[in-house]
Amino acid sequence: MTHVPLLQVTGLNKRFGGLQATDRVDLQVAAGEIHALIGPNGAGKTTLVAQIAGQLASDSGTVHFDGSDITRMATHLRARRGLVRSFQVTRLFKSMTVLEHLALALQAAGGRTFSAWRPVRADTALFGRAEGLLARLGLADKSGWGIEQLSHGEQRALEVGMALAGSPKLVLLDEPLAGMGLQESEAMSSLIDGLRGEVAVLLIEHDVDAVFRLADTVSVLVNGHVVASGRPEDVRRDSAVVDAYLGTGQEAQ
Ligand SMILES: Nc1ncnc2c1ncn2[C@@H]1O[C@H](COP(=O)(O)OP(=O)(O)OP(=O)(O)O)[C@@H](O)[C@H]1O
Repeated sequence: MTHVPLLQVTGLNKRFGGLQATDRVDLQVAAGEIHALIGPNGAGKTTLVAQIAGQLASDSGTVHFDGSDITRMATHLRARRGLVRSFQVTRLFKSMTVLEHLALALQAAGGRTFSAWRPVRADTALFGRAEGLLARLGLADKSGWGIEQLSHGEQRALEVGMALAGSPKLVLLDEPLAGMGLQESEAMSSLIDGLRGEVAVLLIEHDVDAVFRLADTVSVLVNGHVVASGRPEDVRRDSAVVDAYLGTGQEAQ
């Protein structure tokens, strides 16, 4: 991991009317690390991720990514630089197969437009890469399925795969384990684990046990402010975190 962080958030703020949703947030994500953002409901996690992704304009503060100030940069330009947020595949094309979704994401990442999609069906190199990605997601046997036939966990894996299509440097994942059974949750954890060292991951997650197993760094947001950030074992023992979020700390055991 490099000394200069891949993502550096400094003094970031967002106010909704009378509510300070994010409050002077400082956050650093190193290249290749798995960084978890945890905190109570309403702490400002989703707001912060939307600010980092560029979907929500910040009131003040800065976001630097890979050496550039991207604070005011449009979402699609951030994505082109390698900062992507995973989005829900259920909102995409119901008539397309799992493999076609990945091929489309790879094509889009390559800069070609949707209008060029039809000839792309015959692009064997593109589909070859899509198959490679599919195998990585553990979905090789679901290649020809429609996305509605996939389980919840498989859909979330496909979403991660689509986010990975452009070979990003940082992927933002919003509760990747939410609503999953044990098996699905383990499969997703292992998919994320496999990204370590290759792609940095900033994830919001409520499953504290999974977070403490998976993350290299844990940051804790309370009332819009980062109250602790560090190695899981240190954050688990941090008295401010225990008081504000983990309670007795038993939940994190
Ligand atoms: N568009 C908005 N307009 C007004 N208030 C908002 C808006 N978005 C979020 N908020 C408020 O900002 C605060 C932070 O919300 P946010 O969704 O970022 O928290 P969170 O940590 O992601 O919560 P959860 O874990 O419940 O998803 C909450 O009080 C929420 O009601």
